Amino acid sequence: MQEQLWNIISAVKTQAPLVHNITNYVVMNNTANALLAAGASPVMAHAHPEVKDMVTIAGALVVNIGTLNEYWVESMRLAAQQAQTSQKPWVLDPVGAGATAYRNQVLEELLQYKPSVIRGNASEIMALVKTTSQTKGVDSTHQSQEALEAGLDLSASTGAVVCISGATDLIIYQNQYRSLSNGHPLMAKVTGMGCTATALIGACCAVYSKDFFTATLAAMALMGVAGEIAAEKASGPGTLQLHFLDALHGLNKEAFLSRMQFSGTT
Ligand SMILES: Nc1ncnc2c1ncn2[C@@H]1O[C@H](COP(=O)(O)OP(=O)(O)O)[C@@H](O)[C@H]1O
Ligand SMILES: Cc1ncsc1CCOP(=O)(O)O
Ligand SMILES: [Mg+2]
Repeated sequence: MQEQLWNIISAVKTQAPLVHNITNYVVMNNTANALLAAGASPVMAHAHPEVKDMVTIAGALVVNIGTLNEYWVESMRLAAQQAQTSQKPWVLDPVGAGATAYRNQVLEELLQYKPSVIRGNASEIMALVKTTSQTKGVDSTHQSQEALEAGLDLSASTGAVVCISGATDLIIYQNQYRSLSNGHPLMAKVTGMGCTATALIGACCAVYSKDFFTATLAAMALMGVAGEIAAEKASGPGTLQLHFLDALHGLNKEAFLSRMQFSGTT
């Protein structure tokens, strides 16, 4: 299994898939740099006249609702619809789900286009399932284990792979799940780390579209191992961000296989 995950990470480097992102203003630059460092080719595009064409030529679509407005929501609808029609992998990041009624309403609509993968933190995944649940904003107030039941429900109701990130990452598909315990607490002190995880899931799904569960595991293992290596060199969030890009870029098979820690399936 670990070898298979490394093969997916390597395929991102050799194939350099085009990953189309409709993401938020906060993280566009981090996300594009992380995709490049991992070997993928990012493009950010949200203009209505071009989104469908961009989805058509991309290997995967990533939709992130971090900084919404009506124009962007329509971009997301057009892109998600095109991804569904053309059976292109697409990944949804429900940033801030449960914080406002508007976010919940937009998410309900986007879920109709059947994302391949949904990646959020524990509070967001819980809010997606129980829409009356109020969240604080974009950061989680729950541990990923607390959202496991919601994640299982969400995967069953949407047919998507669900990833709940946090100190432990849970990757769920229907009634099976695996946990990854790599990473470092400093990662939560850099904005856009979750968004980066979602974008890397897009890159892995683009090169491994036959199995989104395994592709998501690969992306989250890459995040965790790179985050851990970066944290060993960093003196705080600022340098973590720099070292994280370098770790994504320089990661080799030996370091990946020796550090990766995953467990569990039911
Ligand atoms: N306490 C932690 N220990 C280890 N890794 C963490 C921790 N918190 C977050 N991460 C990692 O940081 C990345 C972003 O996750 P998270 O902070 O849950 O997303 P978000 O930014 O969307 O809230 C994931 O790869 C996750 O594994
Ligand atoms: C702070 C903030 N506000 C709207 S989007 C955003 C970025 C959230 O990024 P992440 O969920 O990856 O930390
Ligand atoms: Mg997030």
